[in-house]
Amino acid sequence: MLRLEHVTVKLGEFQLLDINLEVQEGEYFIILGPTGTGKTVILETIAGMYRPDKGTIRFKERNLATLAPEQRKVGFVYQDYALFPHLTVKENIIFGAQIRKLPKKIIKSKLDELVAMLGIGHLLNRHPSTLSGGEQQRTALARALIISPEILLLDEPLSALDPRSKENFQEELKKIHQTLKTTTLHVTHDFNEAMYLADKIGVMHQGQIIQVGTPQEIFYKPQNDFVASFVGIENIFEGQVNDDKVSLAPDVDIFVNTGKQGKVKVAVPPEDIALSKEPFDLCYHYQFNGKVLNISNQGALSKITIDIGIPLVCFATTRFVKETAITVGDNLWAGFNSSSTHVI
Ligand SMILES: Nc1ncnc2c1ncn2[C@@H]1O[C@H](COP(=O)(O)OP(=O)(O)OP(=O)(O)O)[C@@H](O)[C@H]1O
Repeated sequence: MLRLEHVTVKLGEFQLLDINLEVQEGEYFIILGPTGTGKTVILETIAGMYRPDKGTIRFKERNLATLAPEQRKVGFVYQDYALFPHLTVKENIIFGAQIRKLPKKIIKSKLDELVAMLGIGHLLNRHPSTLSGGEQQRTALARALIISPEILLLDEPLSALDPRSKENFQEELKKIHQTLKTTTLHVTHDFNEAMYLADKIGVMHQGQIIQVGTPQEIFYKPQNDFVASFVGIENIFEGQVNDDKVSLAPDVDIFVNTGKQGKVKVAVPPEDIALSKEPFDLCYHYQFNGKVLNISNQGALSKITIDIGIPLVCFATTRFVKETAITVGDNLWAGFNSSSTHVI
């Protein structure tokens, strides 16, 4: 297990504050957070570029702080790939293995394995400046993996790729992880990427980890407003609990049985809300009627806000919006189940 305990790192104005993390061996752990929140600094601290002012970092009960960066068996893929421009793809990939003086035979067999796995055999004699973003990415990943790292650190590995390449590479990352089972820490600001790849997610905000959980726990049980809005839950409404009921607007009562009292916030993911021009039969615990305030076409999906006494954001396929000719000012029914309401 990789275990960070109370890790604090001060860098000028910025500090990583009391980071506590446990990543199981073989786990794919994603650190999710907005830009400038300290995600890269966590990776760089694990890799040994910064020494914690406080706290410990252990892997398999070894204290990493006592080891020089090159002794840590950590593979790092940098956000900008950081390939050496004067070296060929092959030379880039084997660089770290040569520095570590791995036997030539092992370097050769590992190179062959990774080249086949990543489909980069045809690139080996090229220089980085002649490669596409995706090809540079594969080269950087092969360079990180050739030392058979015990921990793989990926800093926003998909952020420079176009949507199609991103999707392909995401699938490849998943397959590679399933094959090699390397303990992986991957940082991103993209929630969908985290949902697809992660066994566990740690959400970061202003130098701190504010929630750790499975993708489902993070999405369905956000512990505060920041996590809820970061994962795209736009419907967060405040109300007072009275007799296990929160009134969010006249005639908009949500039942809660969390034992919480006083003011609470109720989150309802837009993805979980069904829309209809007619009232639903008895298939939803809640259904509310309201006027359409806004429709925003976002490609295959459209975001529709309806006024049910509070502005409720919902998603529908753009095809549904066209086929039913929904326009602003129409009346719509919104339906959802109590399992989709979460009290913060
Ligand atoms: N060596 C350093 N000295 C001083 N401040 C630093 C140093 N390295 C990083 N920082 C600051 O630490 C903060 C966090 O940076 P970091 O790169 O970890 O953010 P991030 O969450 O990875 O964001 P991004 O997604 O934009 O890369 C930033 O404000 C950055 O300016």
